[in-house]
Amino acid sequence: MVCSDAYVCYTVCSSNPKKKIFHIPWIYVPVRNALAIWHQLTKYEISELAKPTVSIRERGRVEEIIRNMHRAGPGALQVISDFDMTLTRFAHNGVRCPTTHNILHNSTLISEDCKTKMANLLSTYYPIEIDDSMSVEEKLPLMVEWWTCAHDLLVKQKIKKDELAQAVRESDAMLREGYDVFFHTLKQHLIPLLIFSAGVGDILEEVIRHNGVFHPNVRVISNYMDFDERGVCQAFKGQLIHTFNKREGAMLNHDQFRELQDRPNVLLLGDSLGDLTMADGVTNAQNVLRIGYLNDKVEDRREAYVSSFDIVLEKDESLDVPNAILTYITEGK
Ligand SMILES: Nc1ccn([C@@H]2O[C@H](COP(=O)(O)O)[C@@H](O)[C@H]2O)c(=O)n1
Repeated sequence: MVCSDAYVCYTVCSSNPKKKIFHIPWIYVPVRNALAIWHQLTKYEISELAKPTVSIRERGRVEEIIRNMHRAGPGALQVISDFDMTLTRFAHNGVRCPTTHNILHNSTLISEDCKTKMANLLSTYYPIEIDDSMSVEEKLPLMVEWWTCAHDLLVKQKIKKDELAQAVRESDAMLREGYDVFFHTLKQHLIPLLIFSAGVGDILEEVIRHNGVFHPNVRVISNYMDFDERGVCQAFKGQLIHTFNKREGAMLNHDQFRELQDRPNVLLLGDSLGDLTMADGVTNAQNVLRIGYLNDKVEDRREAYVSSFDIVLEKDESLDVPNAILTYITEGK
């Protein structure tokens, strides 16, 4: 008997009905249809993935992950995202947008002398952070040096907790275009969002609060200031998180991940190769889709990003691609 299901034709073996004998593919119309729908998901169904700014190393693999996520539905999904330059914009109208650290540098909360020192640190260490010719091992001690010096300088400024909201309001910090849809979709479908940031947690929280998207499904792992009884910053709490020790941070914060263990599908968003390990705290992960924003030194770093992230977004200041994937996963089609 010749049968055909959605994509293949086969003959059921008369001696053993469980055995199927598949036919030479190109002969059959259903198979031609199968070839026609090859990469349909990433080219047509989620048309944002066909934009010229999107690079995908293995379309077949990405499609399989997204289809698995769609099949399992929003109840099996969690989102883990970096913050600076991932949920916030890298640039707007050709001008760089501030990171959470930069919001403090630029504010009236710190002295001119401190601003100069912080700016010197930035111009020394940021090129190292994004240098594709250096290994992570070479960068590690230098990143610790940068963050430690910056935090020491900030602590000396006696920053008050109740002045942070104003510093954020007066800053040029901007969440990426489409942030409202992103946060709303996650809230609506009760999908947990874990923001994993090497920035300043207190500032990060103010940014999302200021934009009205600090919903109950949002959790943050970051560097938090330690305030004394008068509300003055006297230190930074806990283990330092910098760009390249997020795996360690994920392991240390296993409590944050514990409540997420029953969600084996992870949509991960980052802008640094250091962000690739942010989901390592999810022990039973089944499908992890890693989306990387390639913001700076695009030509030099393209190859490394495309071979490390599943989807790479070049010079894209929006959340359109993650939003389109989320819509596809959460639609009960
Ligand atoms: N003094 C500093 C230290 C770090 N940065 C930048 O912040 C970014 C870290 O935050 P993520 O949310 O991306 O983890 C990092 O990429 C540094 O470039 C800074 O601006 N000032």
